[in-house]
Amino acid sequence: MKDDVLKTLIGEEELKERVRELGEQITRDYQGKNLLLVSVLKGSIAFMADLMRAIDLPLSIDFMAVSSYGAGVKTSGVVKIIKDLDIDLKGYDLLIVEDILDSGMTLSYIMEMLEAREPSSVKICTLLDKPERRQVSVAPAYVGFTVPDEFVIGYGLDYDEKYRNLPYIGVLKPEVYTK
Ligand SMILES: O=P(O)(O)OC[C@H]1O[C@H](OP(=O)(O)OP(=O)(O)O)[C@H](O)[C@@H]1O
Ligand code: HPA
Ligand SMILES: [Mg+2]
Repeated sequence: MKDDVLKTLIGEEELKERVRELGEQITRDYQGKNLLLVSVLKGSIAFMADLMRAIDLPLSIDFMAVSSYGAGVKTSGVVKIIKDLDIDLKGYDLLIVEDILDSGMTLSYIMEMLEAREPSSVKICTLLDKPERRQVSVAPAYVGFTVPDEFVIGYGLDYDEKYRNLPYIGVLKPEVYTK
């Protein structure tokens, strides 16, 4: 697994520190609100698990699963809903928790779908932002790190369903997906 990593982009300690800061910021911003964290599976699993414990507020959580990359390093352009939310969103202040904002296809699709259900508010918290690859405009309220135009893996992020369990964010060797 480690042989396929070109370099470490964000180490474990740096991830931990930034998640702690985001948690503090969200704790300040959502005082008195009815916070619902919406985790977008599978990529957000590690970030969600750490972020929710860094927020010192009463909150609810729910999960949806979407997929558009499959076994590739470019979006298929088709966002497939694999699992929808269980909770009725009326009265909740939604914070969508994502691992990465890349082309923007996934988050723009999800935002539109969730706003139509009339929650009190909807905002985005993404661990990583890769602005160079944006195809649709999406404005996240919280961003952990801005990353360059390279395919990243680890801390939940996969290539062809692998590498999600790396404890850091790394760049995948291009030879892994070009061979
Ligand atoms: O901005 P975009 O170009 O849409 O890319 C971002 C999305 O792509 C990845 O999901 P993926 O389809 O790989 O599913 P996964 O989370 O199960 O890996 C990632 O987790 C985001 O949800
Ligand atoms: O760089 C990436 N890595 C893993 N999954 C992704 N989904 C969009 N961009 C990426
Ligand atoms: Mg993926």
